[in-house]
Amino acid sequence: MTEFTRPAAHTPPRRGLMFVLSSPSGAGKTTLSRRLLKNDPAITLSVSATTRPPRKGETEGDDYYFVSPERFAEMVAGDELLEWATVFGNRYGTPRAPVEVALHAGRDVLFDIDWQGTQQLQQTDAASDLVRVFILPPDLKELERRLTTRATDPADVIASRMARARDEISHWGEYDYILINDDADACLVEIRAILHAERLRRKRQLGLAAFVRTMLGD
Ligand SMILES: Nc1ncnc2c1ncn2[C@@H]1O[C@H](COP(=O)(O)OP(=O)(O)OP(=O)(O)O)[C@@H](O)[C@H]1O
Ligand SMILES: Nc1nc2c(ncn2[C@@H]2O[C@H](COP(=O)(O)O)[C@@H](O)[C@H]2O)c(=O)[nH]1
Repeated sequence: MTEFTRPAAHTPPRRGLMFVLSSPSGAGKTTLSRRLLKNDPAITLSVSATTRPPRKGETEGDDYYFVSPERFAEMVAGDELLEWATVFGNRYGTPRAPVEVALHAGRDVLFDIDWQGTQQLQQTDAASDLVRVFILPPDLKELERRLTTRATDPADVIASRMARARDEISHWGEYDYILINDDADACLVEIRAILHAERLRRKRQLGLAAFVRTMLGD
């Protein structure tokens, strides 16, 4: 149970929201996402499809659906993706069906996607359910240190991700919330606070009118 959980009897049904975390590569969104998901059963990760090969330790269906370029093209042609983009030379996309199922069930969905995908979600009918969070590193030197100590990518891949960092960061103004991930614990507290407040928005609390009517005996 998180500090924000309340008894189900006092929780009217609500619309699920689409909670996006974006950042330059290495700022920490995967780390923060995993920690958020661990303690919050009301939010589900949108597992992306990608043509990038798996890193050591990554597993099919948990981290990504690893697909061939041909299969990815098929998913695009079949309208199976809610959004997609080419990032660092590979293709990434959000499978549409699991997101729609979760949102209809009133569950929140967490997206670890870049600014291109976030812009595309902003163009969908569900844009009013979008909450966009951008995570900044404390500085570029620390960003490079994190990519290096993560030790999942060769030096040329790290160099190309660092070369793109400025461009990625230039999109910070397109987001609703900006966090600096200096201390991961503190950043996670901030993410949980945003999620909690967004869940309480009147427009998302579908059963509120009925709840108040019952309370007032109307
Ligand atoms: N606040 C922090 N302080 C120090 N190290 C951190 C912090 N947050 C994350 N890290 C470390 O930085 C590295 C990169 O983090 P992570 O893989 O979560 O980044 P990312 O934004 O998801 O990157 P990518 O976009 O490439 O997937 C990891 O080794 C992680 O443990
Ligand atoms: N637009 C999308 N971007 C995505 C998706 N899944 C991941 N990403 C972003 O790609 C980069 C690189 O990820 P990595 O795992 O190779 O380090 C990162 O910024 C992710 O947020 C997606 O479905 N759509």
